Amino acid sequence: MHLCAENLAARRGEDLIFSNVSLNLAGGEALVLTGRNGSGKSTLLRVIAGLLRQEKGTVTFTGKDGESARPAGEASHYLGHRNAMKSELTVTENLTFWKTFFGDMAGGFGLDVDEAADAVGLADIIHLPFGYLSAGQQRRIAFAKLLVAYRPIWILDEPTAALDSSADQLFAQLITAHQKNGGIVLAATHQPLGLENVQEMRMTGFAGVSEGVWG
Ligand SMILES: Nc1ncnc2c1ncn2[C@@H]1O[C@H](COP(=O)(O)OP(=O)(O)OP(=O)(O)O)[C@@H](O)[C@H]1O
Repeated sequence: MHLCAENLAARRGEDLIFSNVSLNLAGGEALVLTGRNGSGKSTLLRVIAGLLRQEKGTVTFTGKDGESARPAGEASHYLGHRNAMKSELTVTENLTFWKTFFGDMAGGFGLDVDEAADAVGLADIIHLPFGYLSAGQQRRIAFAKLLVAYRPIWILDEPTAALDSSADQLFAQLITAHQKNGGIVLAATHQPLGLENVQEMRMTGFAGVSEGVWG
């Protein structure tokens, strides 16, 4: 399996945020984007997830060899800054909604809602409305969303914001397990995630030229 981005450029408003970004990740590999605030990490992740249209370039995912390439967003889970859960619904109701909405892609199976909540250490509070949970607990449940439906690519924007150190470790373990199962991970972060088999791409923001803007 391959995630391939070629010569990507993206604009926000009037500004070109980056150009000529290419990357190639095979199953089991991870790429961490680093760089100062506003350097374009979230923009790149949103383009790869298919949530923002690129100015130039292509992003494709190929499953098995010989399979035709498809938009990478179709094969991705995206965990953004927001948790994408309804405060009034219980944790079970939220995760059940996402499990049904996403369904599993060919190649894997999501966990049951109870199992996913257990995997993030919160099996005992799934009856509570999501809005009652602490910020860190809410983030853990947002992460459980990745586990209830199978997608080979995980795109994570600051996944460990609002988390304590035990949750940091837990997330690192879940991400590593995803890689060991052949999954691909792309993450933007300001702090080390403690991942294995990781490449780093340092974003420097657009420097007013079309080439050589990556440090
Ligand atoms: N909707 C928008 N319209 C115009 N400009 C935007 C928009 N969203 C983001 N930007 C600008 O695009 C640039 C890149 O933002 P982006 O969120 O990708 O950076 P980032 O590296 O993820 O930052 P951070 O580390 O703060 O999360 C910033 O200068 C930001 O102000």
